[in-house]
Amino acid sequence: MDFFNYNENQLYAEECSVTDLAKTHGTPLYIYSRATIERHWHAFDQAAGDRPHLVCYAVKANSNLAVLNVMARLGSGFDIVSKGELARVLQAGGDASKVVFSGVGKKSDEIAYALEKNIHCFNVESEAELDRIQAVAKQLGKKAPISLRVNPDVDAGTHPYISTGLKENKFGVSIEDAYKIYAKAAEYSHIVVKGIDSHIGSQLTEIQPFLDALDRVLLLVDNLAEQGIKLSHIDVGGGLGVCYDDEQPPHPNEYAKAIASKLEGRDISLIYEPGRAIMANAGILVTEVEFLKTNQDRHFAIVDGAMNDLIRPSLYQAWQKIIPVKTKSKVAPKIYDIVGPVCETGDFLGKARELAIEAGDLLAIRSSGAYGFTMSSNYNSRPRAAEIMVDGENSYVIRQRESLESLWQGENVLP
Ligand SMILES: Cc1ncc(COP(=O)(O)O)c(C=O)c1O
Ligand SMILES: N[C@@H](CCCC[NH3+])C(=O)O
Repeated sequence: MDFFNYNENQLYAEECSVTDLAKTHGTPLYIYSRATIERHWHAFDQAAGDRPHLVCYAVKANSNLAVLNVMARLGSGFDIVSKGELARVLQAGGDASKVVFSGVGKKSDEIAYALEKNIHCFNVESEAELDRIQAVAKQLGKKAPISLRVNPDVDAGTHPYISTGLKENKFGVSIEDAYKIYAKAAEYSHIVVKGIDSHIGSQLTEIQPFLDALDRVLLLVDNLAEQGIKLSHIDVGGGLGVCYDDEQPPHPNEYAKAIASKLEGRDISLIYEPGRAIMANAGILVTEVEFLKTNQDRHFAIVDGAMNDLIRPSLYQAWQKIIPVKTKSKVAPKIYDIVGPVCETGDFLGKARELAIEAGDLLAIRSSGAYGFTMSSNYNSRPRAAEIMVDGENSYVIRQRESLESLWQGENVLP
């Protein structure tokens, strides 16, 4: 089910006309759907059944305060990777006691901040990090709840830049090393061993790698229990893929059920860290065609959105569907490269797309709710796009388009 649909030949986001939103707020423009975010979140939450669990939404996918607030109102937990993300969660009304803190490079001040806010758990990614958490916790007179992120060495079958669970990736510790690190953690005065965590990559479209990883993790859980280290939760990470093109990833419900069924008979709670599966298809990026241009035999649609707004196509050769906001029957379709104004050959949003368009038309880049705005930048001194949330027939500006002045805020010229 999509949150945007054509009515006659016009695209609507929930009950809001995309053309009207673009006219009012300008382009490029991110539009998200509250109902879709909620529906996707509930799919994870409900599939876990009666087992105690937390859906810890991965904030990096989309960290707009309104997005976080929608989830906070549902009772969501959050997976964060920086002090900044924790600050955002708290600012949006999120509950610190439902926050897990991932990431390979936590600084001491970030650990201290998270301890002061009493987060649920640190997902520890190395022995050196465990030592640092112990030291900071001791200094603050606090006990730090931890789980160890293990790297189960399974091939997630995804793009190499977003695969994280292989031996050669920087994330987590190997299962072999985990035993010794758990033993050390159990001895530490200011560490409380809570759980285990693994996250093998992003945009996975098959269930099997998740289940293979879980098998390896469960073996470790059982062996640790024999050594007297009993874990109270398993964090299965995020990574469930979405349909960008013709992929057929499992539905969150099916995925979560498959995970939950592996844990049957075990007295252990469950944490999910979905990002993309909740947000990607809850958002679109709307952009206007500035010019149509033909070089030799190649047609270009030069649009006002660019790699600084949505970097996924440039960075991962990611394919996202591009559709006209108003369909036109009287314009001859052509094959276009959809490119932005940024001075890079790699600045494209899509290549070789058949579209019936004219200058001034609006295009929607689908599946842009995750890793869209959060990965945007001011490259080429381009103010970042505005963000809108639609809720039925209502729409709200949840982030204003950046002003020109904001481009140099905090910069100083020499005296
Ligand atoms: C530790 C961790 N958890 C959760 C996520 C969210 O992943 P996804 O957006 O693929 O669900 C990521 C990103 O890949 C991650 O690194
Ligand atoms: N940013 C990536 C996903 C990385 C996930 C973060 N660990 C994407 O857009 O697909």
